[in-house]
Amino acid sequence: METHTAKILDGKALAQKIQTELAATITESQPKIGRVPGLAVLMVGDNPASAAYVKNKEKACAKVGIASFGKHFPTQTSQTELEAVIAQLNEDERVDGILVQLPLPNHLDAVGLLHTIAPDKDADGLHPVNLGRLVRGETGLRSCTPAGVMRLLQEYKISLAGKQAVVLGRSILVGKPMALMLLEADATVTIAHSRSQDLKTITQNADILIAAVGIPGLITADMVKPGAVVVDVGINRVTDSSGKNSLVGDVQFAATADVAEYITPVPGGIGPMTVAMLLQNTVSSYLQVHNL
Ligand SMILES: Nc1nc(=O)c2c([nH]1)NC[C@@H]1CN(c3ccc(C(=O)N[C@@H](CCC(=O)O)C(=O)O)cc3)C=[N+]21
Repeated sequence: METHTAKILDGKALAQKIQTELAATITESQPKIGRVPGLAVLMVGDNPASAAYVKNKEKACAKVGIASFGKHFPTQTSQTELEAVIAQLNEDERVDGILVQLPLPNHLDAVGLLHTIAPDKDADGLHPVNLGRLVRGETGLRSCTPAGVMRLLQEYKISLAGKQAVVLGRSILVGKPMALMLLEADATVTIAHSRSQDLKTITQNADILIAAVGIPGLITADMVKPGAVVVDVGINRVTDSSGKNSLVGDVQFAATADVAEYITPVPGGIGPMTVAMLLQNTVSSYLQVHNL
């Protein structure tokens, strides 16, 4: 019997290719600009997952030739202290990108801090000015995860114009900007979320299905239209019955791969693309400053 298996959208490979290209761009621009690009990552507290992400980002920076100005603050650091640090980084000519690693400890106002980042150094693309630019279809720094999804779809020449795209999740970090980017690419966009009724009917209509909810295995094969493109943004750390830790997405990968045409793996899908887009945003701010 013939069995169908989806093609893999290989985010890890594309992220590596993008990083190689960014390294070449930096090598070429550095003599003209007189310095390398710089990214400041602010981390508060000692969430182990955040620490691991921050370390990954710093490693990626080193690989492409971006200087990282990592700053680690104790849990009890105040809002005022952090605002002062950001104000300083906004003025620092060696710094092209600033990122506040989320989540922050509860006593801090993450949105308030975000507002203090200079929009043109907002490597995460989450400042209201950059979100507003996205709404208006203007150029600006784009949120890294949805930008990574768009770049991956583009790499595999997946056409979006006129297609039914369904985004599961409505966060500021992923769902909302994702929907806007798909709309910009002329898809017919539906946003579904935790209050949506009859999710299965909605997802079964999707030519392009983007899962960004953070619920391991929420999307089962029967929810997916045969031939659909399935993008799994979920990164969930789970422990199985034998006590082993693993990373899984929002999509039941193996069964869904039997019905979809394309699917992203977890790990190795959108995670690495997110990091690649963060570096790309930093480099684009770096070039912008010098009109290159
Ligand atoms: N201000 C801010 N911006 C962020 O972009 C941000 C954040 N805060 N806080 C946490 C989340 C999470 N996140 C990930 C990025 C890459 C991988 C990644 O590369 N994952 C690998 C696996 C890594 C592993 O094995 O642990 C993969 O999917 O293949 C995962 C998660 C960015 N985040």
